[in-house]
Amino acid sequence: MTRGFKEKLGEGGYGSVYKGKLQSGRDIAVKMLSKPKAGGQDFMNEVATIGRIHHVNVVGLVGYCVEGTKRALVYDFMPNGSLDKYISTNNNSIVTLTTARGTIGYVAPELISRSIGAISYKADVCSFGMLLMEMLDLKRHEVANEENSSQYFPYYIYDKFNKGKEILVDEKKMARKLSLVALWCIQTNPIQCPSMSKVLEMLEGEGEVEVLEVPPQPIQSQPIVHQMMGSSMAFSSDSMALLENSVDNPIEVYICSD
Ligand SMILES: Nc1ncnc2c1ncn2[C@@H]1O[C@H](COP(=O)(O)OP(=O)(O)OP(=O)(O)O)[C@@H](O)[C@H]1O
Repeated sequence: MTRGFKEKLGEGGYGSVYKGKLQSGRDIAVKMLSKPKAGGQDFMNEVATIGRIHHVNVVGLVGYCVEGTKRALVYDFMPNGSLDKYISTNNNSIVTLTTARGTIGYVAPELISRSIGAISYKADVCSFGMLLMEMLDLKRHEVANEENSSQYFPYYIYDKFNKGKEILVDEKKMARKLSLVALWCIQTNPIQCPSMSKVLEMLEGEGEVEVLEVPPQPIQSQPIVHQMMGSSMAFSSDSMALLENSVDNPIEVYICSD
């Protein structure tokens, strides 16, 4: 499928991604999980969740693969690659946590420390806020070196915002609005973080930037790895299984061998 993992597309918090092709000729991206957990429960939960999402803006999960200890997710191949290629010069802040995975700074704080709050849809609002920051080209200064990359990005941004540096000196109305909205999205406390519809309202609103409330300073906390919430789906064996999607597309299962 990947011709011996010949073409590496990139690497994220989950592991490496390789280009592949199905027998039908369809191009795919195979994400090999770097540290799959024994039982495979988390993996199957992820497959069940991602497989249910069908949206024009979300890359489709074509199938998954389980063989021995190997776990892989098979996605549609996106020929234009990752958005970060266009909006950032850096991708060195990848971190794999014991349970939650992702790129630090992009994953919501509650995914890192459960003491902050329950994991909810607000975690995606946080990631959206980080994307807005990237679009404002603010992140590249922050992740310039290994030491900085471990610092929680929102604190840095808020500091700059508060001191009126960089963000506020930008005279462009839209840039200022994006900055404010982004700072609301990345609020450490998920309760203070707006819903996505509120985010849209703020972005699309005709009003002046000044009418938007300035977000409170995020609460500083040390990233602590906690256990993820209980799994809702049991995975009993390593054997192949066809997982029926709740919509009409079945998720297919592939053999991990290349
Ligand atoms: N479906 C795809 N089609 C083409 N390239 C892909 C695809 N999925 C991933 N890639 C490439 O692999 C890289 C790593 O992707 P991956 O989804 O593992 O991590 P990420 O989204 O960058 O970070 P995170 O681990 O936080 O989700 C991407 O930056 C991209 O270059």
